Amino acid sequence: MKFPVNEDGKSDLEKLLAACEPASFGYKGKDVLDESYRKATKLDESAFSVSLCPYKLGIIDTIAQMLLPNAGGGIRTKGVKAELYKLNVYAAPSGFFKSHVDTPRSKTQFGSLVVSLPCYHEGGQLHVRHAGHFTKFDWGTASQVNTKPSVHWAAFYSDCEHEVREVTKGHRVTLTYNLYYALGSGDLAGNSPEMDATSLPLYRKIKFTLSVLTFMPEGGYLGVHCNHAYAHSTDEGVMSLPSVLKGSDMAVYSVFRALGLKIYMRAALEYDREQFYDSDEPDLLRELEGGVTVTDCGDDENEDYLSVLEEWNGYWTDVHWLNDPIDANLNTGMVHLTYGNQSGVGWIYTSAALIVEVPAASERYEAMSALE
Ligand SMILES: O=C(O)CCC(=O)C(=O)O
Ligand SMILES: [Fe+2]
Repeated sequence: MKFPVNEDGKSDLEKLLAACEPASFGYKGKDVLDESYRKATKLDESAFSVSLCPYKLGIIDTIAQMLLPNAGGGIRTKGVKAELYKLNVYAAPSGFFKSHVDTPRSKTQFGSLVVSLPCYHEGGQLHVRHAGHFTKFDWGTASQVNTKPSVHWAAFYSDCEHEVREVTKGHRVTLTYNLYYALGSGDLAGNSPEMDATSLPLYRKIKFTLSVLTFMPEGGYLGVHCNHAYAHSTDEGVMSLPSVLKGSDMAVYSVFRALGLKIYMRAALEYDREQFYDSDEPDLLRELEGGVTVTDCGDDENEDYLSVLEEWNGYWTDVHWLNDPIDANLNTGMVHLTYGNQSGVGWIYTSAALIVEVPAASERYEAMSALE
């Protein structure tokens, strides 16, 4: 059958209603039918199929961001899996479901999603309560007078009490989904069997190199400039790293992680080192943070270029770079003045880099031998 169903559309619903059975609810570990507690009918998920997909509609992405706000943050990003559970019909004159919490179907279930299909009804408001807060979702046709028939939804945590008020007209048809934590894409690094870093050729090479005692005997930092572009100097861009590392960058990140090494994402300031220092001078790094540094500090042949660079507030570190930065991936890191016979404005760019802490050879030898 097709939705939307309007006020005169009861005959469209007949087949669906005929296929439905009374809906039970869980009480003390048993499924109970009791019309004084719940008056509704149901189809089990195995008894129907539906073309609506909450993933395609962006509902699951929204839930991931709203209900699991760590998603998109650090490396422990969680994703959300929604599993279709039932189709329910709450019919007039008095379909309802008294206040309850949903029974978790597994340890990873954190909530429920209700999707209301566009079908003429009035009443049947969903009330959700938690810790003194109360939210009402009214998807009845009368409350949507100026809008086209549309799908409505609500998602809530498992510990929220909720109830469906009496349906006074028509049929309230809903799909319910159980919501589970799932590994999100940010968990790719080191957690996904599809991305087993130890099977990458780079893993063996780096592992071998690190087990050589004459390689960086005192330890130090290895640096890899990212191969892909990231908005590493905007707030949003910084929030999403390292979760959104792409292709080879994620591979490199995962390899060093699989080797048990500490990895930092840093912005490296690009400046013409040879002009002022010999090339063994340390690099200027900064934690990723949003924004471009703007300074009215300037440089000319008499002024120390250092004073301009230091406006960026980074720190100096010796880094052994494994590659060169890629021009196309640079972000503007600092805008400063230039003095001379004509004043002007100069830009200094930054590149997003993976900085890997390499322990001294004597410390890492055992760790490397213990790895596969
Ligand atoms: O239909 C609704 O809005 C909520 C249904 C419900 O609470 C349930 O099926 O457990
Ligand atoms: Fe429920």
